[in-house]
Amino acid sequence: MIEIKEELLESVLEGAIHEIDDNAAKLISITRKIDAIEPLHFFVNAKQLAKDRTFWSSTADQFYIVGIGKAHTIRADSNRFQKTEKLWRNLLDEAIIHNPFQTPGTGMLALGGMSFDPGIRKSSLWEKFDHSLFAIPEYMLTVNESGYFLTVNVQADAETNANKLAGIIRRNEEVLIKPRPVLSAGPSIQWQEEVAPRDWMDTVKDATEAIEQNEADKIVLARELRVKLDSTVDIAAVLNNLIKTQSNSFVFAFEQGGDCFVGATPERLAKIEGTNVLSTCLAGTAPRGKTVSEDKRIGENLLYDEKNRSEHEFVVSMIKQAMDQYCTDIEIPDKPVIYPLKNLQHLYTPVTATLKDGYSIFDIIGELHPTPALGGVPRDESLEFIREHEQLDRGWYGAPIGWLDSNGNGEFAVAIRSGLIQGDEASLFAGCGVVRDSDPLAEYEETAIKFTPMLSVLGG
Ligand SMILES: C=C(O[C@@H]1C=C(C(=O)O)C=C[C@H]1O)C(=O)O
Ligand SMILES: [Mg+2]
Repeated sequence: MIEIKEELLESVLEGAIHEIDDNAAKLISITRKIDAIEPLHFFVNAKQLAKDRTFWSSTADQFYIVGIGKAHTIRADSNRFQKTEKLWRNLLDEAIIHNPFQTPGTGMLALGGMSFDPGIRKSSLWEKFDHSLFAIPEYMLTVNESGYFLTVNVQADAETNANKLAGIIRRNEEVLIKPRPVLSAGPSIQWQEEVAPRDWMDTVKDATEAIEQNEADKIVLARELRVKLDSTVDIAAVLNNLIKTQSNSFVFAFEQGGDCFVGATPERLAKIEGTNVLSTCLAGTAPRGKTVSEDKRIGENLLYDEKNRSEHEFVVSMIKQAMDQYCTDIEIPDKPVIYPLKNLQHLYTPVTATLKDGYSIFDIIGELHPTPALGGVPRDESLEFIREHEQLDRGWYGAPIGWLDSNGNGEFAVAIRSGLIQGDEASLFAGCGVVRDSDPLAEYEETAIKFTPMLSVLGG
């Protein structure tokens, strides 16, 4: 990795191109500070460049990344965590990176995600989403507490004309950073249909029986809701509504050849900043109350409810164990607290730790996914049950999505409260942890509330 310090786009590009001493094209990454711009305006403007867009935000931290186009993609099927990491490291070794700022999330980044289960054949629904797909965007906006950063990533070789390339970049950047105060209101729903709800409840019953027979301790089962909208969904409007309504969440969108996977998940899988590691145990669910006192009562009951506590405890003990290999100073409180969201509340236990030398975020997420919040306990048996009985292709639902930078910082969330949008249609997904005393109807109702964050921003 070669770092260069000149200021002007032209001269930085020229310097970078000058570094290229063989015939191969290289990825040049240049980051500059820019004036404040609404991340969603940047996202909307990118439509004019007709490229796939990626949106990531941590609403609790006021942190945003918007990626436009793909300067490079990293794909992997089998062995995807190791393979992706290796390809990313090779790319970093070759790239010429100019980033004077070094704050997490700036400079050359990979943004992307994975499917829940690479062991199953993709259905046509998810055909555009690889089992693992990360992109280094052509243009990227980062917003964090130290400001607004614009990164351009571009392929060049020794023959590239720096001034000409700088001209093209500047023209595109002008399009992207124009303020655009009008965002559309969003779609409305023409019809919606739950996919086989009775069969799904039967499967929950089957899962409880499998648990009764000691075939597993916990199995997470998901279902699908099909939605038809009155028009092609404006992803920016959906994101705008998610940001406004879903605090304490990661609001995300991954466009892929016209389809878009979008959602607002409260579940962090892992965050790494320097050697600080954060993870989250999130499992156990109740609705919000209509009044403050009802809400408090429901929360108290959730905290002491045996069934929900057991769902939660499976996640805590697995994460504790999984982190041990890669981290020291693992700290996990011995009791969960309530994590309130707009439509429901969860049991929540935060995890902090220190990353051991020589390990990366890929090691952590590779070990954690799927946690018993989305898979089950034991992992292999529960995944086998899901493969055999669940009537849907989860695709990227329930899987790691996020970003990482060239300094080893990054953050991944578990893609729940989400849906795949295809023109004027959408598939929404929701699941729940089935344990020994799960009641199929109660689990059905729990998943119904989990659809509401996405349903409401689609106009439902
Ligand atoms: C599987 C989902 O959520 C997970 C299941 C939960 C539960 O069963 O209590 C709670 C939070 C998540 O870990 C989902 O939202 O689709
Ligand atoms: Mg549950």
